[in-house]
Amino acid sequence: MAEPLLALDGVHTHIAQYHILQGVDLAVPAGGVTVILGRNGAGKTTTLRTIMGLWQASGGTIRFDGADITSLDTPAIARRGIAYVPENMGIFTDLTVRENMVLAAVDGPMDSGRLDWIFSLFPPLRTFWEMPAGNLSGGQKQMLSVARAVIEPRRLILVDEPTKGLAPAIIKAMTAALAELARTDTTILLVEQNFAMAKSLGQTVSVMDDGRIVHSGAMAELAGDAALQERLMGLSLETHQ
Ligand SMILES: Nc1ncnc2c1ncn2[C@@H]1O[C@H](COP(=O)(O)OP(=O)(O)OP(=O)(O)O)[C@@H](O)[C@H]1O
Repeated sequence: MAEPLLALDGVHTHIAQYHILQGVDLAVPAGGVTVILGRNGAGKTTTLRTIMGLWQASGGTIRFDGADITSLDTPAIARRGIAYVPENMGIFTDLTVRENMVLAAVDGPMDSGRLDWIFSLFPPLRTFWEMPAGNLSGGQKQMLSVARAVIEPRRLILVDEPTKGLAPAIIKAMTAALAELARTDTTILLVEQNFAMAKSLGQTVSVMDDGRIVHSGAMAELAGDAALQERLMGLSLETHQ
């Protein structure tokens, strides 16, 4: 079998005295969308932050594109082609949409062809190009956040709950844009609680609970197995209550 684009092997993360990730094993194949599901507090965001080097793994290894990146700092990890779209979106609300995009283009001036493609994914960004990002709706801010991550070609983007709090029509637009993105050379690792969206986008899924991956496999298998869903999601709900 081909080596995954990203592989976490027994990854532990401590935050202060708390042992949050307790041996995470995760494989993200190249291409398409891999989804991480799991209840609140399971460790999904911590996993993304650890991959990005925002938290340093206290054990285990993280390999990306055949190289060990466990000990690299965040700028070095970003330079290897990984971008992160945090749950709080990480945009500058006092700056215009254009200025937000200019700042995200670290390799030089924005490529106009790529920008046109981004506008086709997220039309409101063209409409509100010279408007402060703080004036955008929640969904539009989320679009800007994803657009910033892909203003330059990336091998992998880590996207944390892009549909949280959004209206159904905006969720549909975001889902379509991520699906389009996943058809390019960019692989997506998506944290998502919305199972309908996860199902429609993901080819591969991992379920987290209590700082570990408790299930990994094809999305089609999980989507078609109500008993497995009940066992995994039910288990999560039970421990959550
Ligand atoms: N800065 C921090 N200091 C202490 N504990 C933290 C910190 N950040 C996260 N945690 C704890 O780590 C655990 C995992 O949190 P994490 O945000 O990774 O979960 P999650 O699965 O992304 O959940 P959510 O969907 O709520 O974001 C939680 O118990 C959380 O309280």
